[in-house]
Amino acid sequence: MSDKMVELRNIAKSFDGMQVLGDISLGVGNGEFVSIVGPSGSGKSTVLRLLTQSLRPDSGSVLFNGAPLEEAPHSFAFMPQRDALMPWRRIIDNAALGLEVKGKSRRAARAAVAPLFERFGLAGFEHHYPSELSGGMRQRAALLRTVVQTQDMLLLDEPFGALDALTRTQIQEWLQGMWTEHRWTALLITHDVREAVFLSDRIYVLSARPARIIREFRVPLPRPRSLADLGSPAAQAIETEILQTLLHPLEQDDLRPVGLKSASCSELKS
Ligand SMILES: Nc1ncnc2c1ncn2[C@@H]1O[C@H](COP(=O)(O)OP(=O)(O)OP(=O)(O)O)[C@@H](O)[C@H]1O
Repeated sequence: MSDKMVELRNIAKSFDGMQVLGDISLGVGNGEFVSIVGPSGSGKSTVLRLLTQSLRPDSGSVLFNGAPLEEAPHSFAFMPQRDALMPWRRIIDNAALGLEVKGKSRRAARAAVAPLFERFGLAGFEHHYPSELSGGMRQRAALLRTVVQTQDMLLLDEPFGALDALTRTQIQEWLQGMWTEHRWTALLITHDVREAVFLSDRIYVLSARPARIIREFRVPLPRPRSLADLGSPAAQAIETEILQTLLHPLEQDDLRPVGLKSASCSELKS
């Protein structure tokens, strides 16, 4: 029996004869924040789409609490790269959308999301339209819509990629605080190694196509974290090591899940 909430075992996936995922095995434990970093086009979003079952693997298995995903009751809340708010719906109705889709009346859905606006930094903007909000506020609204849906796990596909650097840093700090409060099980896809280090318990590094896991890192920073922690020797060491892994994947001769060679980063127990 797996101790992971979700697990991908020896997944391969091709599109039109092009192998995208070579042999992917990874897992996310209950209450764990895990990130996947990798080169553009390596198949990171494909991994998420295997979890949402919009794609099926060619081989290998996707498990939820140890059972085949298609047979196991589960619910994922998915947040895409773009905020995907509906421009004609007020923010409160955008935030409530997931609950409405699940069958709640608009009134009940509004009542469920309204108390959260303050914590998401959106108080006073309930009745505004998306075009009246900044990019960071729209992303927070999209995140609010994602997390209010009762779900086992958050799937975040580069949610902050389109934000400017300052807004992005603010929302990362905010999300880190929210995650520390709620301990959602989360899988984040990102290109941003610092973001992955700041937010994650563990990080998988994917190779270029056909993708495999080149390295797996455990982030040794205590929680709650602040941005200042990113300047610590442990954070700097792991960030450098992940970048080295991405830039020089062929030098990674040890393909087992490993900790870092440097003393500042903890060994992974497989
Ligand atoms: N439905 C599909 N049909 C054909 N090719 C696809 C399909 N979905 C993805 N691909 C291809 O698979 C490869 C991996 O795509 P994917 O979006 O998973 O990569 P990614 O690592 O998330 O990329 P990025 O970092 O640029 O967002 C790409 O070359 C893409 O064109």
